[in-house]
Amino acid sequence: MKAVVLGAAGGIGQPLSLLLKSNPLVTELGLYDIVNAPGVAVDLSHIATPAKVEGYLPADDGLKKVLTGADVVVIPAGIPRKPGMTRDDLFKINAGIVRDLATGIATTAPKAFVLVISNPVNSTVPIVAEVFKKHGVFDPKRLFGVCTLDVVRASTFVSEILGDRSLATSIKIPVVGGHSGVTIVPLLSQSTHPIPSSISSSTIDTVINRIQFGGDEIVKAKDGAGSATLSMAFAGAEFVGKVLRAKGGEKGIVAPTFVNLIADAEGGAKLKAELGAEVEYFSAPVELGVEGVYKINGLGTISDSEKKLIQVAVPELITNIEKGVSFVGAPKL
Ligand SMILES: NC(=O)c1ccc[n+]([C@@H]2O[C@H](COP(=O)([O-])OP(=O)(O)OC[C@H]3O[C@@H](n4cnc5c(N)ncnc54)[C@H](O)[C@@H]3O)[C@@H](O)[C@H]2O)c1
Ligand SMILES: O=C(O)C[C@H](O)C(=O)O
Repeated sequence: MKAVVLGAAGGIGQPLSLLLKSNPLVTELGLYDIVNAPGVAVDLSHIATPAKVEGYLPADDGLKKVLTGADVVVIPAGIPRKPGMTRDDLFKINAGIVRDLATGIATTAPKAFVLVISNPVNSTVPIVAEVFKKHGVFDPKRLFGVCTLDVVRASTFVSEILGDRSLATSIKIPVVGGHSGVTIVPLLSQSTHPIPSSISSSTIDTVINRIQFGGDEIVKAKDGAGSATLSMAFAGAEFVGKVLRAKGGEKGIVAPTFVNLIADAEGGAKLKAELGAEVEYFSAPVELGVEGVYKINGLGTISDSEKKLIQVAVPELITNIEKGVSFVGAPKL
């Protein structure tokens, strides 16, 4: 399968491309960036794995060349946060970058699965959808916002409060909603390793807040030099790997991801009923299949405090989604 990374020379793009070069399901890896992509590609091409690697710049139709034959396109192109910024502050610049890249995908690789990492994800995913609608090629089953880092953080931070870091690789906690601040809703009540009652509610509140605002920790620590890159590459490679396995026919793979709820009309309608809101996109546990989204799972049983977190998340999510939709200004489907 051909995987393409748009923004491949960046902080996320390089380690993500490295991890994809190591994925045996990737037979071809296409790298694209406005700088340095050919150099990164030659570097990766020396790694002794079968994937053929090519890198392109915008000149000489580079975007068209890299996208030709793409099965999966991952987009980490765009600027990252600096201290004091919200993800929404990135909209001004990243919205246009994502719109233009989406236009390239819509015209050259309209059947590819598109995985959006560029922030603000709650708005950039709707931007891709609206561009695809304008070109008459929108299939909601093939569009994903990558929220895997929130899930990775939940496993890490909860294993820490459980006092057993070895759990980090096995513990699974669904994280739903969106990908920014209060729209990130971890469902600790559904942890595969139940949280013992000996853990205080203030410790639980602190860990929920840490999962919601984990990105800020890295932005602050990097002190102006960007945001999560290595942990994001790890998370992104994990999600791409799941998508590729499902595309290859493996069944039963579930991952939380930010999708348009019409991707599974029945599951999406049930989820909206659970949310009690007309929200067009939501990050929910999604069963992946050969066509992309196979089934959108509902929230399941959640605690009263989690219901409150959802109530706070939904209005902000709706505002973020609307901002992305109106940026492109396409007519509704
Ligand atoms: N979804 C998530 O969980 C998550 C996590 C971390 C970061 N992010 C986001 O990912 C994005 C990238 O972060 P980063 O740290 O890699 O930034 P970065 O600045 O290190 O890299 C971004 C890359 O995009 C390239 N680029 C810019 N415009 C482009 C265009 N038009 N076409 C192709 N490439 C282009 C740049 O040249 C650069 O190499 C940011 O928006 C960041 O907020 C999302
Ligand atoms: O925090 C950021 O801006 C980057 C990313 O969305 C993250 O969650 O780390």
